[in-house]
Amino acid sequence: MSLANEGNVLEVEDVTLAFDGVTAVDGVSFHVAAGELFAIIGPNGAGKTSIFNVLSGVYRPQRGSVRFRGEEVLGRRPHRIAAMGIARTFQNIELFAHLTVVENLMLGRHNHMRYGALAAFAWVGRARREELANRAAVEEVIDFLELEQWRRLPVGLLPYGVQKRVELGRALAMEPKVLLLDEPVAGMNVEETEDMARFVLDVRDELGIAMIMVEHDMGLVMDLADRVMVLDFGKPIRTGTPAEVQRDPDVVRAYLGEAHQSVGGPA
Ligand SMILES: Nc1ncnc2c1ncn2[C@@H]1O[C@H](COP(=O)(O)OP(=O)(O)OP(=O)(O)O)[C@@H](O)[C@H]1O
Repeated sequence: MSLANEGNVLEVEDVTLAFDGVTAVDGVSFHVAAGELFAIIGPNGAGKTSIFNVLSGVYRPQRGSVRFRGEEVLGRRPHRIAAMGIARTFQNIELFAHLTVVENLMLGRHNHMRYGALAAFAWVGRARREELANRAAVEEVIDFLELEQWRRLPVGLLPYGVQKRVELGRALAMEPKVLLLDEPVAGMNVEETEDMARFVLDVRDELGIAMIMVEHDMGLVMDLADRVMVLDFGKPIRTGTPAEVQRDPDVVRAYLGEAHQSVGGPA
């Protein structure tokens, strides 16, 4: 039985994660509604990546619960959580550099492949249909993210901004219900950032996929996010709309004041 609010795709309650002596995540609770773009911000070391690692099953917190569409996620292995519908991208690109765009995206379909080589031999028809369906899904992603011109090239040869887009594509190929975006525009130039912002909005508005985005680019966060949670030393100090968060004195003191000087960067 689930007490989950029907409108929420993810419900995080009182999650606490400590590494010998360091409490990286300290009693964190939040929810993400279906189709919502939820951002997590905070200074370096505030616990943002640790939360992603909890949500995707890499770390097991000492306390708390994470429910995805009413089902407990904690205790499941990362590949099971991905198969449930929680996909992620990484701060540092984690693609296979020597494989092409299409091949990398096909790897994102791994969760949808039920027939291995042996099964394919025995049930040629079904396995072939499945392969075709996977290819069609990958083609849709290529179309959606405007990756046509690079499709046959090894990912390692592509411009940085395009590689980040391929990573987003690999996550989308999994057909997730929730997407965790870890610093999607880190290291990008202005044009690449604008492209990525447009694609992130398209993912929300056209595909209706809920997202949690960790990002240091405050302009981007405040422009795109529906709601923002501000973390400081592992604790949420404020969760609200971008406008609410920006005028909260505690947030300005803990993060935004400093962020405007050191993270804002050149316009
Ligand atoms: N595997 C680990 N072992 C020990 N301590 C860790 C581990 N991972 C994170 N920490 C500690 O937990 C705290 C939170 O780190 P985390 O990487 O989650 O912060 P963050 O907000 O993502 O930072 P950044 O913005 O720099 O990516 C830090 O004090 C960090 O040193």
